[in-house]
Amino acid sequence: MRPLLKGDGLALVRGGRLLFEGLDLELRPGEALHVIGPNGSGKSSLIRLVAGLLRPDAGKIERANASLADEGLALDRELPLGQALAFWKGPRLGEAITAFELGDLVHVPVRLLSTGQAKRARLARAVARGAPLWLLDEPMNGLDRKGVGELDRAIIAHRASGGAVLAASHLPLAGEWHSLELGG
Ligand SMILES: Nc1ncnc2c1ncn2[C@@H]1O[C@H](COP(=O)(O)OP(=O)(O)OP(=O)(O)O)[C@@H](O)[C@H]1O
Repeated sequence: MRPLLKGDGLALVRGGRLLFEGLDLELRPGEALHVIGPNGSGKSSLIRLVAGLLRPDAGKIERANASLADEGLALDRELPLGQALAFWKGPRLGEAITAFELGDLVHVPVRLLSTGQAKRARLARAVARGAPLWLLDEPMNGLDRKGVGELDRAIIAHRASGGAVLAASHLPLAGEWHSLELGG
């Protein structure tokens, strides 16, 4: 089976600091990798590198289509949530709205969403895309217990259907994860 993510000999320098080097990554369908490490160790940078938003200083990456959920909202703040999400034309939008219980909020302008509601909207935007590889940067930040449950279930279902997940998080994630520690 072809991996959904393969990185070989990756190195990244940021702000004049070598964050990592000689890093090999591989995720096959159903697999998930939890990136841990202290503040500033490069977890978000690694996610952005895999997303294609940063270029490695050494090594190479091959990956399947990916969707990124990070601190960027990427939703028009003036539009009602439903329309703002629909802008992305995600094939699994209805499913994502249900998974993150956003149905009652589709008429609410994005700028009025609470922190946790906006976080669920970011996750729904990423899930709606239907990409096989999810890149999640601190996906639990701002979520209440119910939101964490929704996220856990979404990840488990995604993996069960052959998807893969790369997540950076200070908090534990449900299910079996490979672990990568940066800055150790
Ligand atoms: N745009 C940038 N330009 C230069 N350096 C940056 C930039 N963004 C981040 N850095 C640096 O890269 C390093 C890694 O940052 P990164 O955000 O990847 O860490 P992190 O492990 O995700 O941290 P945290 O746990 O605080 O979220 C830090 O030293 C940071 O100052």
